[in-house]
Amino acid sequence: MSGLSQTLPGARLIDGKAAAAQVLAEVRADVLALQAQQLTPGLAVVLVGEDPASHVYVRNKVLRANEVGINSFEYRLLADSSEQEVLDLVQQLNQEAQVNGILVQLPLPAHIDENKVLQAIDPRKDVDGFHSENVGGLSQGREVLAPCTPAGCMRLLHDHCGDLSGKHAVVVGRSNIVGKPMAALLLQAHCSVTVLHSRSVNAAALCRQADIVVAAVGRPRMIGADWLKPGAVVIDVGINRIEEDGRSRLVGDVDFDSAVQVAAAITPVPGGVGPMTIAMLMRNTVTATLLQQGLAPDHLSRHSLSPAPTAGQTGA
Ligand SMILES: NC(=O)C1=CN([C@@H]2O[C@H](COP(=O)(O)OP(=O)(O)OC[C@H]3O[C@@H](n4cnc5c(N)ncnc54)[C@H](OP(=O)(O)O)[C@@H]3O)[C@@H](O)[C@H]2O)C=CC1
Ligand SMILES: Nc1nc(=O)c2c([nH]1)NC[C@@H]1CN(c3ccc(C(=O)N[C@@H](CCC(=O)O)C(=O)O)cc3)C=[N+]21
Repeated sequence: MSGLSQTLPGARLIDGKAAAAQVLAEVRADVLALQAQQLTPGLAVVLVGEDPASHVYVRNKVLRANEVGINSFEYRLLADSSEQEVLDLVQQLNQEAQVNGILVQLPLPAHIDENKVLQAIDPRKDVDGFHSENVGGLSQGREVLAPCTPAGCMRLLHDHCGDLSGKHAVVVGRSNIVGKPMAALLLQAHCSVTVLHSRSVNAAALCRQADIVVAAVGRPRMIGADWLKPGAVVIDVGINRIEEDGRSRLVGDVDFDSAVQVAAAITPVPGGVGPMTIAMLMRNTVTATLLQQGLAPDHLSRHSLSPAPTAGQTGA
């Protein structure tokens, strides 16, 4: 079993790096099987502008792709590129047979309509799962490409808890890229789901009822021990760069040091959800390749189409 190891004072650490390594090993085996059929999956990553954090993510994605044998194609456009230039590139990539997955790094510069660009991507190449065809399919419980970050969180939860049926999950945040698809996947896995946001009243009290907490807010250490029921399983999606003691560091949306005292299990930042997001992107690229070839998604090892509430191993 992956992703769980070290014992902490209160909580078990859910090791996202180890879980990601396992997913990447599965993907590597799948890529080898496809290559034996003269198919090498290809992933195109489009980056518009010079945001330094985005550059780091894109570099990491390309590195991981190369490690598992996926061809990667990187497209860098200037920050002042027109919307039409981005749309034209997406069209070109839609037509390109060697490209099975297309990821347009978000956020886009303000003068470009994000929704228009995402809708231009061929849904079968939409490895982010952001096209309305895939968003709608996820909501209806159809098998579609699911967003990488929530899919990665689900994999960690399944590995750690096994069956999630009947558990009360609280998702803090309702963005299109994390909060909403996370809630949809948890519902698909038969959780009772509460979604909190900036207008929620008594958010901490609602969160204290949760068996599972997924934090995707973008506020450093907002969720402390006082937000958690003893024994809760905590997945921290937040990636916040802060200055502390004169140096720059990454922290999550969960106050790790206090949360670890009450939680049953918790993901660290870094080394939690982040590496899983990239691993699931590689898995989605393989799944997209299968879809385009008309091969069944269960043709290979564990596929990434949603819904994926596998019975799972029984956990803690
Ligand atoms: N690990 C990974 O792979 C990834 C990490 N991230 C990280 O996850 C975090 C969230 O990202 P993202 O979803 O894109 O962020 P957004 O800014 O798009 O969404 C934040 C959400 O948090 C809600 N919120 C804000 N303040 C509060 C509050 N005080 N109480 C409750 N809810 C609140 C907002 O509510 P409202 O809707 O009312 O405004 C909103 O729904 C960020 O730190 C980001 O860096 C993101 C993607 C991938
Ligand atoms: N179209 C699109 N799809 C995305 O999936 C997408 C995006 N746009 N825009 C930005 C967010 C953010 N995101 C992360 C991925 C990996 C880490 C990651 O690997 N983090 C490491 C640390 C990396 C570091 O040190 O900076 C970790 O948590 O251990 C973080 C954040 C994907 N996003």
